[in-house]
Amino acid sequence: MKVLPLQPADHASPEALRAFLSQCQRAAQADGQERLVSISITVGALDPLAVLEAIYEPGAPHFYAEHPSECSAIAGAEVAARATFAGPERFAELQRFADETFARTIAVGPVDAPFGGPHVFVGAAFADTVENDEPFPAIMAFVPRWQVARAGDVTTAVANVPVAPDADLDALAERVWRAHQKFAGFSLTGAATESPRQPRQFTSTESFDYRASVAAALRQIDAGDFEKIVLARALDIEADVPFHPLQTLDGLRERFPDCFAFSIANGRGDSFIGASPERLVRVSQGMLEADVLAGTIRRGVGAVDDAAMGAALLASDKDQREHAVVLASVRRRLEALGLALEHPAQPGLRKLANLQHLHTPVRARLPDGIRLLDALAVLHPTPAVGGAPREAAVAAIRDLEGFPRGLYAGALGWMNARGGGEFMVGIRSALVRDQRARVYAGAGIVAGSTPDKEFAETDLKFKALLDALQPPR
Ligand SMILES: C=C(O[C@H]1C=CC=C(C(=O)O)[C@@H]1O)C(=O)O
Repeated sequence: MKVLPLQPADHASPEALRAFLSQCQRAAQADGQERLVSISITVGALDPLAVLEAIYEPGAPHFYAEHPSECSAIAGAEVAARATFAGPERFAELQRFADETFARTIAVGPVDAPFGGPHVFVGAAFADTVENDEPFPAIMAFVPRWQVARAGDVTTAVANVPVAPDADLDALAERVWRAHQKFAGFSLTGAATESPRQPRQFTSTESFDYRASVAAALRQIDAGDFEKIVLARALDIEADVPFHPLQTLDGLRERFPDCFAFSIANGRGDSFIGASPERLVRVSQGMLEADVLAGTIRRGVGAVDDAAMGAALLASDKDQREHAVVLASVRRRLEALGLALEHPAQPGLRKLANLQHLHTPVRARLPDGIRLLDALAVLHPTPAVGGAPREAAVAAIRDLEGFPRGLYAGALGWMNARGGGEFMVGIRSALVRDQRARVYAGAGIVAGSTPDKEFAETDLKFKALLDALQPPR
């Protein structure tokens, strides 16, 4: 990425912008290669979700991720560059796309500020291939035309503009200038839509017998086919009025401040939304962090019951085994890349609004030559959503679940040009289109699991999304 020492905020005039774009176009003309011009500015405090909702266009792809308790949120929409990938090499191809895109980027402004410079947003499905009629490809990757993000007290807006060798510069300069004006003095006054109609009627159907699948999986575990498998349910909801995915997200981030609230939209009417407690991988300044999360119990009613529930989870042999399988896999796969992992010897409790999980945070310095996507490619899918051994378990998931997972239990996140980025696991999630939603929830099955208990656990996991889709009046 070429960074020009120009401060767009200090030279903000239509003439200066046109002169700058003209300089970028000359670079594009010199080698016949389109440039991506990325203009970052620091702006006054904005809520990226409010911005996304205010200028939401159902026909444009978007990406949103927020971790309220870490005070970080990033929104981006419309497409400046995009690609899709499938197959076993999909993460390597994604890396090439990101490298190639950043290499032809000319950036100005505070690119080293939090969320400064161009970002590639990614939605990777659970499986490396998907059926043709599925709403999201195996990997959808795009650089947005605009991005607004907040990290602590710093809000950064980024406009990304493709400049082709033969682009009409006047039209381009005018459009970018308008966008710049909009974000530099962004106002939500008058942007609020009238209060949304909330669904009243809600019918749900489930088309396969989860308990029977768990029982079948337990027989396969008994036969030694695999040690652990994660089986999910899909609940199909139909409401009387269309859902508003971003307003649902607002409810999720309020209720689950320790989770990642996320939304990814394909621009054809489908949104995949959720509140995930699980960070698959984050890389910042050469340090990698990941969450090992597996083993679940409900929250208690009152402090005593809650503590008793937590203690029961910590003492549960079945849950400890479920967790240990995930930690062992994460360790083995990252150590094979040369990472020396640090993590607590015993899992702790991660308490969410509705559930508590066994949790082991893992961190390591990335060795030279190993990048975020190298780690992601070996980690995904972890046995928190797939199983162990991976190949046998994942193959059995396809036979035992009666629906395609799509982005459920996939990897959703973003990457910047500095090698940093963050991906979460697409659980506690729903695929939403108009009046329909498909809500997903899974549970890890090991020897000692019972169909009834796993069914009850997935019911608890469903509830978060169901409540957010149909808030109480
Ligand atoms: C697969 C899901 O959760 C995983 C993450 C944490 C705890 C899990 C469990 O205890 O089964 C699951 O492995 C899901 O919520 O759909």
